[in-house]
Amino acid sequence: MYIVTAKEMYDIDEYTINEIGLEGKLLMENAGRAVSEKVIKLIGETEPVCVFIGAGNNGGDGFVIARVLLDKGYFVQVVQVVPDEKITGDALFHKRVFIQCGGEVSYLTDRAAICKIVERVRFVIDAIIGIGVKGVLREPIQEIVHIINQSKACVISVDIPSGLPADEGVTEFTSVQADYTFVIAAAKESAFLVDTADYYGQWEIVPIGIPNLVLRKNSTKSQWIESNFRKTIPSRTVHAHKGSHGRGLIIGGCSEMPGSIAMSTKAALKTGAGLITAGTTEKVISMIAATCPEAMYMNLPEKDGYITSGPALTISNYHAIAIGIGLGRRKDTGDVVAELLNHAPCPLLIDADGIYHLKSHLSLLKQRSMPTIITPHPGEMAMLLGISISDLLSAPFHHTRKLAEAYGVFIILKGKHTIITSPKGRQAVEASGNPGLAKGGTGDVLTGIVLAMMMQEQELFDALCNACFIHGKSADIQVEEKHAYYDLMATDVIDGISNVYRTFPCKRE
Ligand SMILES: NC(=O)C1=CN([C@@H]2O[C@H](COP(=O)(O)OP(=O)(O)OC[C@H]3O[C@@H](n4cnc5c(N)ncnc54)[C@H](OP(=O)(O)O)[C@@H]3O)[C@@H](O)[C@H]2O)[C@@H](O)CC1
Ligand SMILES: Nc1ncnc2c1ncn2[C@@H]1O[C@H](COP(=O)(O)OP(=O)(O)O)[C@@H](O)[C@H]1O
Ligand SMILES: [K+]
Repeated sequence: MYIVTAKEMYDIDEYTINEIGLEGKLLMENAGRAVSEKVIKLIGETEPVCVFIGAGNNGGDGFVIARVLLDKGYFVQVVQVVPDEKITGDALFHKRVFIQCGGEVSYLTDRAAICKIVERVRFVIDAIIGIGVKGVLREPIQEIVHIINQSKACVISVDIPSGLPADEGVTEFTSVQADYTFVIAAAKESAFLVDTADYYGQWEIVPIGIPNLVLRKNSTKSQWIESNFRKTIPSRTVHAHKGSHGRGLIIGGCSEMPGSIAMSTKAALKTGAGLITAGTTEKVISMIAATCPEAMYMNLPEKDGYITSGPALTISNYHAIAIGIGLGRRKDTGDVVAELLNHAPCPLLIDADGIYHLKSHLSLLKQRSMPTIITPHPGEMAMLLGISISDLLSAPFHHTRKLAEAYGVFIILKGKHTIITSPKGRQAVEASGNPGLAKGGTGDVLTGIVLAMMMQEQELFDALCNACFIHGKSADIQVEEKHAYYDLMATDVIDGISNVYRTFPCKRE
């Protein structure tokens, strides 16, 4: 489940053709066949279909699809939206094969004629432009795309909705609004961005015979899915004891936000941490101790209800530490964050107000010898970078990688498509979860889950991805089984963690 830019996809094609030896015509045949199979499943037996075809290789895929459907007995109308001389190379080869098989091609750009065709079919296949789009669509293609978008037909795009950029960072475009997209070989970045993802409709990747090793070699990003979780989640041995699964410290909470640290603590224990200590103010301890009797508590010095630094804070005895949840934004509270950045002798997770304080201490990240992990939502990430949220969200892969590499930090950028980035620039998208999570407290729960995962025996990057998987899947299963988006609470996400482990058991369980 690789994620690529247009350039990476072209490199993959080129390598497959020139080094592996699979010809472009063959890849096009495979692509068209793979998409046709999906289309046939979707549209049923005898529905008439209109295939819109443009000049490049995306149009070439369209000719293959038209031939396969014609061969299966479908009534297929092919509308070529560019003049004949624009069809060249492999696309021309497949156009000729289509015609040899009895297919007919109409070159049409006239609005009335196209409207008439689109009104008569229930399914439109969009093979006008793929990843080769440059800039905003030119006429007459722009107008044709408007007609397709206004029609009642179900629109199935090939590889990518025509007009939509494959890469992040492009903000001006006109695009087909697809109902379904069958993405060729690897997901494109735009499938995961707030402003472009919805144009795909429902989408899935279709393999076209490109060897896995070529995809792996040319891509630094992938999706983190169920099979990754199952492969990497460590089992607990029969001889396990509480010390085998991590001693964690969570520092946070203040008079106004006592619940946050309670939720992180509970989530960490529920996820499988061996021992968790909640470091917070005396008042907060008295408020939350009864709600989480399994935890231990560290009474930290305070000023006006907020944690301040002092000798009570002992940090030498932990496998991982989290700070920031419900911490507040006072300057002297920020000193505690700086102290941990300087002295925490173990992996350090910084969330929420901890990220706010981190902004003044970014340079400390570079001198840490143990890993640091931050879990910002887009507002916190944009604040750290000093850019607007919309700029961040138009190119989240780029911005998170830049920060991760510059400061040697792991980043979990939260959202519907959570992006996990390592300091070496490896990136994964974890896409579970639902709008029920759009509620205060769910981030605190994630922090607890991440801390617990960090202390289990797995690669740190995998641990972070698995934590996001547990969090999102817990919400998904809760919504499937007994909750709705509206009533899901952060505490329900904690309760749902056991469903995730029971639904996706690790190998030995
Ligand atoms: N072996 C392979 O490579 C394989 C590739 N595969 C398939 O190829 C696709 C990529 O093909 P590609 O590179 O030919 O580009 P493609 O997306 O068809 O678009 C180029 C055309 O769009 C036009 N155009 C661009 N911008 C425009 C605008 N703003 N407004 C209007 N027109 C615009 C541009 O016109 P021009 O600017 O040249 O006049 C040109 O004609 C890929 O998505 C996948 O489906 C599969 O078959 C598997 C094997
Ligand atoms: N619409 C959504 N779909 C999937 N996940 C979501 C959605 N909205 C929020 N989330 C998840 O919920 C969590 C919210 O975290 P955050 O914004 O820090 O909340 P808080 O600080 O209020 O606890 C993140 O893990 C985010 O990925
Ligand atoms: K397309």
